[in-house]
Order: sequence, then C-alpha cells, then structure tokens
Amino acid sequence: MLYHFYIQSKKLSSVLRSVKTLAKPAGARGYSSESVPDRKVAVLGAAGGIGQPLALLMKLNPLVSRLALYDIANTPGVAADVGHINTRSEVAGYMGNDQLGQALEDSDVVIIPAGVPRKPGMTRDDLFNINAGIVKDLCSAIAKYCPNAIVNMISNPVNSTVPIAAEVFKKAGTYNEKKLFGVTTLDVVRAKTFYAGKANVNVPVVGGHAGITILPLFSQATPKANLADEDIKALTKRTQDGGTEVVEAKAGKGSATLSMAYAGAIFADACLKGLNGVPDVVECSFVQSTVTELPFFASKVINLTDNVN
Ligand SMILES: NC(=O)c1ccc[n+]([C@@H]2O[C@H](COP(=O)([O-])OP(=O)(O)OC[C@H]3O[C@@H](n4cnc5c(N)ncnc54)[C@H](O)[C@@H]3O)[C@@H](O)[C@H]2O)c1
Ligand SMILES: O=C(O)C[C@H](O)C(=O)O
Repeated sequence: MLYHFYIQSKKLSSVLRSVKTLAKPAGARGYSSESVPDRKVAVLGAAGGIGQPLALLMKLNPLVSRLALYDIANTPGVAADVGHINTRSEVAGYMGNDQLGQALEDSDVVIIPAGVPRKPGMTRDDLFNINAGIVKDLCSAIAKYCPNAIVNMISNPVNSTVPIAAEVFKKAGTYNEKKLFGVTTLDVVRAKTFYAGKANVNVPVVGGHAGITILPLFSQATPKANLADEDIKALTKRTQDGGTEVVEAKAGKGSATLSMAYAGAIFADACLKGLNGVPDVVECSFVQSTVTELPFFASKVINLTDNVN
C-alpha cells in the first residue's frame, strides 16, 4: 500500500516536472510572453466594493504581467486570495501610505476606485469633500512615483475628481491630458443593456457622469432601431438614473460595485491595448476636451489619445 502510494507520488512529481518545463515563464493561456509586453497595473482602493472584483478581473486579463493592489486596509488578504489564481500576472498587496510608492512604481496603468460611495438620498457631489482629498493625495503620489502612467479615475464625483487630478499633475509638472481618463464606461454599459440587453450593440454616451450630464446618444446606437421619441426619453432617463437605481436597491450598503468592476475592467483593457499599439480602440471617457466650451467632456476617444467626436 505504502509502496503503491510512493510510486504514485513519484509519477505525479515527474508529471509536474514536465508540466513545469513545458510552461512558458510568464506566458498566459493563448499568449506567448514574447508577443505581449510586460504591463504593470495598480488598483488604488483595491479592498473595496469595486476594488475586489476589479482586482479579480484584472488578474484574468492576459495583458497584465504585474498587479499591484493598494488600499489603506485589508489588501494582504485580497492579494493572497487573488494571487492564487493561475493566470499570467504576479500579484502584490500594499497597505498604508508607507507602501503607496512601491505599489505605484513602474505602473503603466493606475485605476482609482478609492473613496466613499453614495447612500440613498445623496448626490455624487455630496462625496466631494471626502473623495477630493483622497484623490488629491493619491494623484500627488502618482506624480511622484509613476508620472507617465495612464490614470483611470473611478472615484466620484468623476466630473470633479478628474479636474482635481489634472490640477495636481499640472502643479507637479507631470500633466499629460492624453493619459488622464474619467471612467464613464458604466454609463455606456447601462445604455447598451437598456437599449438591447445584448452584448453586440454600441451606444456612445457623452457629457459627464452625474444625472442629466450623462447623455446617451441612442440616435447613434448600432444596430439602428427606429425608436419613438418617448422610448428615447425613457431610455435616456433610465441611463441617467442608473447609479441611483442601484444605490436605492442596495438600501444604504453602497453603490454599483460589480457592474462598475466590469466596466472598469473593460476600460483598463482598452488602455492596455492602446499602450500595446492595437489600432482603432475606441471607448467613451471623460477627458480634457475642446468638443464644447467645457474644459472636460466625455466623448469617444480613439486609441486613448485622439478625440473622434
Ligand atoms: N465612475 C463610476 O461610474 C463609478 C461607479 C460606481 C462607484 N463609483 C465610485 O467609486 C468609489 C468607490 O466605491 P466602492 O463601492 O468601491 O466603495 P467602498 O467603500 O466599498 O471601497 C472604497 C475603498 O477605498 C479605500 N480607500 C479609502 N481611502 C483610501 C485611500 N486614501 N487610499 C486608498 N484606498 C482608500 C477604502 O479603504 C475602501 O476599501 C466611490 O466614490 C463611488 O462613488 C464610481
Ligand atoms: O451612482 C453612484 O453613486 C455610483 C456611480 O457613479 C454609478 O453611476 O453607479
């Protein structure tokens, strides 16, 4: 019996040895490490409601080679958990201000879902006082430790946190308007869902990320559906109120986290593709803009550099 077990474990260890030899060092399934450049992604606020599922989704992304998970608390557990998933990236958790620099160093993309979410009865602007300070501090650290990184701002109110980030970067002398993005992808995801409920549709959403500033362009949706004016009005209102719909349904337990993580992962993936030189990557985002008289405006962005609208 013991001998049988010994033989079995011998067989197992030789199988494991050959699997190890066959595996490419940093390769992910379907990708060879030679064809995919190394990219470090940092998530700031990684232990939160958005941060955790976003960390999971970024761990599944084969374009990521290093994943840094930063929060003021609880990141060791999240990093240990996500780190056991056998995909390409190496995961490291960082906790507290002392480790922020290490988390950010060499990052190509920094995603920021750090900050407080809404409760029923609040507007996104009610989050300004707390989240403005958090975003300011995190962006000062980005300017210091990874000034060339692409920044994906999720923290609300996005209409204000993006201009705040721009001012911090300007002050530090590191501002590049082509690398600062307010993540409005959830508005697009909602508009698509409410328009058709299926994956294969496109609905641009322009403007901003709060109430009536969210402007889904159902007239430009594809495939085209000749909607009546009342239908367009109803779809527009549902998209504009999408965040509030979730806040109310969660009844005091926060705002959209899972759909936001999905949207954040789509947007970060587009940024990584843009960095890797994939052509014609188009997403809507809240960016510095000359499309209107407003200094920042969400519109279609191509290859995350040039406005196409
Ligand atoms: N852009 C969008 O479409 C969109 C969608 C949903 C939520 N949001 C916003 O995202 C933010 C986060 O939402 P959530 O549900 O994940 O909240 P949450 O409270 O569940 O998580 C926030 C996390 O941020 C962390 N944090 C706080 N201060 C920090 C700091 N200085 N550095 C690093 N981490 C810090 C907290 O410890 C917490 O883990 C909110 O402001 C919310 O309004 C934006
Ligand atoms: O509505 C919120 O407060 C969160 C987010 O901006 C959303 O649109 O879901």
